[in-house]
Amino acid sequence: MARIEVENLSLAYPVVRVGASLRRIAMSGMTGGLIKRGRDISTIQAIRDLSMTIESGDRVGLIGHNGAGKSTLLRVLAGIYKPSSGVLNVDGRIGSLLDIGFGIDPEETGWENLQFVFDMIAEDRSEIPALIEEVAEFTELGEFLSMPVRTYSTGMQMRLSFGIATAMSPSILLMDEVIGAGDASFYLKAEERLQKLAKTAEIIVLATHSIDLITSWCTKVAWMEKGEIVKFGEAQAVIDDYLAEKR
Ligand SMILES: Nc1ncnc2c1ncn2[C@@H]1O[C@H](COP(=O)(O)OP(=O)(O)OP(=O)(O)O)[C@@H](O)[C@H]1O
Repeated sequence: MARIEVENLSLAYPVVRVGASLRRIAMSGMTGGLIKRGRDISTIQAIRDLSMTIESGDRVGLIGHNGAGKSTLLRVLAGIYKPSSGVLNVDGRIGSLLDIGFGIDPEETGWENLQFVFDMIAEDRSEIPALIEEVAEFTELGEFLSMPVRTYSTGMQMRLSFGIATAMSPSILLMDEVIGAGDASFYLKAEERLQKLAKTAEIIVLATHSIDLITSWCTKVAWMEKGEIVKFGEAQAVIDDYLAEKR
C-alpha cells in the first residue's frame, strides 16, 4: 500500500546575494516564504515544520498563495530536494510531473532522450521499445523526434516530457500545474492520459490554483501559507474555509 508520511519537515533555500531592502521584505505580506537575513547568506524558509500523512486512496490538492511552498513540498516528496530537517517516509513508486524538461537533455534528439530515460527507469528492459514507440506516437512530434530538443517550442517540450512522465503507472503521482503549456488538442489528450494514470495511482498530490481542478480531482486538500499547513482535510470543507477567508 502506498503511503507518504511527513513529520516536522522544513526546507530553507540558501540565498547568497540579497538585494532587497528590509522595507521591501516587510511589504512582501502574503507572498512567498519567510526571509531570514544573514550577513553573507540569507535563507528563504519555504517549508516550516510541516507534518502530514497521506494514505492509499487519497487525492490531495495543495492550495495557497504564490510562494506558499506547494511546489517545494512536491519536490521534497519527489526526492528532488533534500529537506533541511524532519522526517520523510515514502512507500510506493513515485511518478512526478513537476518541471517541464526535467531530466531532458536539450542537445540530444527526442529519440535519444526517450532511449536514455527509459534505459534509466524501465524495470523490464524488454518493455523499452514498446514504451518508446507508445510515447513517440502520443507526442505527435513526428520528424521532430530526430531533432535536438533545444529546437522544440515550449509546448513541444511539454509533449515530450509529459509523454515520458506518464508512460509508466506510478503508485504515487505528484503533479504541479504543468499541463497548461500545451495547445487545446494536447490539453484534451493530456487530460485523458492523466485520468487513466489517476485511476491506477494509489496516491495523487496536485498543486494548483484552480478550485475547479481541485473539486473534480481531489478528495482532500492541504491549504498552505508561508510554508505551513493551515488546514488539511476533506476537500470541500477546506475549500469552503479557504474561500471564506479570501473573501
Ligand atoms: N530555487 C529557489 N531558490 C530560492 N528560493 C526559492 C526557490 N524556489 C522557491 N523559492 C522560494 O520558496 C518559497 C516557496 O516557493 P514555491 O515555489 O514552493 O511556492 P508555490 O506555493 O509553489 O508558489 P506558486 O503558487 O507561485 O507556484 C517562495 O518564497 C520562493 O521565493
